[in-house]
Amino acid sequence: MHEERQIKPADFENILNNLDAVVYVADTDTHELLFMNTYALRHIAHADNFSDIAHLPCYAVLQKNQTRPCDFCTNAKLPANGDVLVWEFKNTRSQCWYQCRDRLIEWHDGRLVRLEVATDISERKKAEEALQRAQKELTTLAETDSLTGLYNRRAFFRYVDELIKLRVQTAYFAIILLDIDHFKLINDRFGHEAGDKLLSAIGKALRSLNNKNSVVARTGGEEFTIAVTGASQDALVAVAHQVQALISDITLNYFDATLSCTASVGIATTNTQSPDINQIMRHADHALYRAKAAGRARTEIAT
Ligand SMILES: Nc1nc2c(ncn2[C@@H]2O[C@H](COP(=O)(O)OP(=O)(O)OP(=O)(O)O)[C@@H](O)[C@H]2O)c(=O)[nH]1
Repeated sequence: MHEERQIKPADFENILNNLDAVVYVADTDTHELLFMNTYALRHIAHADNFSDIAHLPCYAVLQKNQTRPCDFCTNAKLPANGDVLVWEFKNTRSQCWYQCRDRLIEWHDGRLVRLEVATDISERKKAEEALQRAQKELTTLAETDSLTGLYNRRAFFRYVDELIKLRVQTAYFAIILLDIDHFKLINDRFGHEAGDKLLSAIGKALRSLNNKNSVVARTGGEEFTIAVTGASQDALVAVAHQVQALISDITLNYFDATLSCTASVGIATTNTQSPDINQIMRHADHALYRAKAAGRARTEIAT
């Protein structure tokens, strides 16, 4: 080969310095930096020349306030046969996401080093995160009743399963069914919009019951269902009474009128390990029916 056509180490360095990617080499034992290309120096190390940072440990130069090897250091995971380890990571100094390709190589002086080539994937990550956010928003929309802000019927059955699975083994479980009394009269007297405003206020009041031990949903026009777990049957019956009081405490000004309502409540409880949700719903429904038949504005407990 003619001398002018031979590729010298400096040519490689030149090529690496012109890449739009992070390239660096660090000793796997001491973490000492042995090479860093211009892109990495500018974008992460904020140094003009490699000589400014040469021999410093990679973690001190590449990461923010890092005084010891990083928890996510790949040295111990690098395949001994020189295969590439591909991973993704958000750099703590540049705040950019990188796809890193790390491999173990033998340096010219015989020591083992990590060669990392990393490309900025922040745009892709941003798009992925936006997509995840949009999907979450869509799920929320699909699971939420827009008038009351409560879960809809479909979401109720989805989350009630989780509530049953996650409850403490000895806990009681209850279904509380709540139906607004004579709601048709409110619509007839004040109009559908007034009825909507009252339903919305009921939703707001019931949202206050939402916690890790309960699932609250609008499961029908003027029917609401609360699934709840608790330490005892008495505690759950107390929740049913609380629910009824929450509804009768609502007063809403609508033009010259003051809107209010009462609710009939049916509750069914169990302490079996794998309750049959449909059966408990049926029992609660029967109890609700009895509450309506007995004059409304009351709570009945399934026997
Ligand atoms: N404004 C409004 N009304 C609704 C909505 N969904 C259901 N309704 C009304 O709720 C009323 C339910 O009437 P009924 O099933 O006869 O029950 P009720 O009048 O509450 O009487 P009882 O349940 O027997 O105490 C109907 O007039 C429905 O139109 C809604 O989203 N908005």
